[in-house]
Amino acid sequence: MIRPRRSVLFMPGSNARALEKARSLPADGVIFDLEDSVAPDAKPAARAQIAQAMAQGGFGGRERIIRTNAVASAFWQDDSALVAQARPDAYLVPKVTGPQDIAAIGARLDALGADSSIKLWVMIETPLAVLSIAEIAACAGEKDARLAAFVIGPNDISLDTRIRMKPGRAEMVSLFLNCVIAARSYGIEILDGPYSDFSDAGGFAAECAQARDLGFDGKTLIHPAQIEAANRIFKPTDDELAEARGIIAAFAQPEAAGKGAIRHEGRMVERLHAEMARRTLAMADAIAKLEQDTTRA
Ligand SMILES: CC(C)(COP(=O)(O)OP(=O)(O)OC[C@H]1O[C@@H](n2cnc3c(N)ncnc32)[C@H](O)[C@@H]1OP(=O)(O)O)[C@@H](O)C(=O)NCCC(=O)NCCSC(=O)C[C@H](O)C(=O)O
Ligand SMILES: [Mg+2]
Repeated sequence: MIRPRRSVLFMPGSNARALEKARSLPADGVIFDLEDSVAPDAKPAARAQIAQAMAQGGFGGRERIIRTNAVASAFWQDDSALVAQARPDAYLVPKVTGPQDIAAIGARLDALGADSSIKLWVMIETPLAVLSIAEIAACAGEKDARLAAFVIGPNDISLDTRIRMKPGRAEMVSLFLNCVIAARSYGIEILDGPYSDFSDAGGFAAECAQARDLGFDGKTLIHPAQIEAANRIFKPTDDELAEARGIIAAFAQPEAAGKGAIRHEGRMVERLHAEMARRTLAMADAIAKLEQDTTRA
């Protein structure tokens, strides 16, 4: 089933106002953060606040994700216990380094008796995760039925590798593409990392457009001002929808029967283009359904 993930908003678990406001923001998903946006002393209160917000509900069709601290951190035992108790749609783990972390997370969730419907998302933001991206992705399926998404962490990548974060991100594109290809090889979703300068609407829109071209399913966000642009840029345009309908209609014509490739509006289209067109239409339908959610502002 297609699930729109155009805009997935981080909220500090310690910020009650942000958690409240998220119930009325048109983001496709919301991440309750316990990691970098929450000071060490504030973690227990943030856990309690997230538990309360999850229990109260009111997030409508938005996907609810909890980001804990890293497996190696002193906070992970308590954080992961909260995940099992709060039962979010997905559990996002930062700073994984390889398949052994995926196994440790699975074992911990099993030991906690966590609901099997909780999906596992992992941040790809350490040099070791980038190096072992294919092995991490290969955990999806038989080894780990929960593993469902990668989220890029460009700030930590920059910190650990000293690759500089610059407009256009030329220095990181090859790294991103490796991750996209690994994700697609194993049926995993992949979201781009956040854009910190939330006052720069033009720079943010350019990064969303680049992310869509690179194959990302959506973008993680840090401020409500970024939601509208991400939703618009990751949504199929009217022209893309018209083209998709045209390709599907062309293959439905009697003269296309038994053919793998046909002439359509002066160019060649193949059945793989019809498959892409069907996905485009299915995504547009899924977005329309999500946007009809009455609890969305
Ligand atoms: C960056 C911020 C600290 C800015 O906060 P603030 O100055 O309060 O912003 P505004 O006054 O412009 O806010 C306007 C209203 O919007 C609400 N708000 C702000 N941010 C959020 C949010 N993230 N979710 C929900 N609501 C939000 C304010 O409450 C205002 O509402 P109102 O009262 O009605 O006026 C702040 O935006 C922020 O904390 N953002 C999230 C930071 C975060 O989560 N960071 C961690 C994720 S990024 C990361 O970890 C990097 C990654 O791992 C990597 O390695 O790259
Ligand atoms: Mg990070």
